Amino acid sequence: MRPLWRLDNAEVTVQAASGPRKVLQGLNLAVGEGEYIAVVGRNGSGKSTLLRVLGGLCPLSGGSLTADGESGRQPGYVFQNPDAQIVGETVYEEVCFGMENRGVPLVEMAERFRRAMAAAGMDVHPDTPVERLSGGQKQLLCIAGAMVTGAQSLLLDEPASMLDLDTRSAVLRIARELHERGATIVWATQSMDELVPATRVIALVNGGIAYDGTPERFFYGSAGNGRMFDPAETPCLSLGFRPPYAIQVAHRLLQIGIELGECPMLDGQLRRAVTELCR
Ligand SMILES: Nc1ncnc2c1ncn2[C@@H]1O[C@H](COP(=O)(O)OP(=O)(O)OP(=O)(O)O)[C@@H](O)[C@H]1O
Repeated sequence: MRPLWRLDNAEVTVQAASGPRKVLQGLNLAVGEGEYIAVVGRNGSGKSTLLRVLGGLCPLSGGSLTADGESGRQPGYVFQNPDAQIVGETVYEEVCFGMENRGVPLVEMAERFRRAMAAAGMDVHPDTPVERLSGGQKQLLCIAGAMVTGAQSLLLDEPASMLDLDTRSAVLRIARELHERGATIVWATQSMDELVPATRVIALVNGGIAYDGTPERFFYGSAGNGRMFDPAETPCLSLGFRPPYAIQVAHRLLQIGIELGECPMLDGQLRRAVTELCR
């Protein structure tokens, strides 16, 4: 897998009140083309800083970043706070801004705008002033704007934090579809549910990588290796995160010695596993 971004011993230092402080440190990371990475961590763990580094928006104070090709150097970006990135006055201007920069023809732009708004489930007139939208709608607008550019890599910084559950599911579905079509996704989040569709989870603690592996291993550790299962030994719990409810239930079943055929990640998978047990 060709790495789009490669960090070697990267660090970022900022000025805190008490003096210089490292907010990213000793980071060694290669992001391969076509990966779907969920970056998780508590407030202030360095998620936004990492995405800004990958997006070329934050210089390193140590180590190096290599960004490969157009996908590495010109990713689509969704900021954590939509107001920090909105430049258009109307919905149409905002969504089309990135396409204009990439020279997309006008007719195609209109068609891509229509499709992006439909995919994001946004039923607003193109001339609507952006300032009239709700926080969640602005977030969706930024997601739509990043996705329509045709960028083959997307850096999404807590893109669903203001969205209701249904809308969040719709955005996760869009990200999964883009990934299936070959896009590289880096999605920062604090929500455990949002790790499930990723192919790789990176957990940051105090600006360093505390876990790098599959979502399954993050939530289940080495379950099924013949030893008594202890949820506290999974990377998720040992790093202080609380897994989604379906996984908590599965943990309890494994803990009392009930073998599940698979490691359920979603409600439906848990339902299937329990139904199988009851047969
Ligand atoms: N330019 C800056 N000046 C001073 N401190 C900064 C700067 N940029 C980041 N920081 C600090 O770096 C730390 C990491 O911030 P960052 O925004 O990357 O964390 P995060 O994991 O995205 O947090 P959150 O989930 O709260 O958004 C924080 O303590 C933040 O205050």
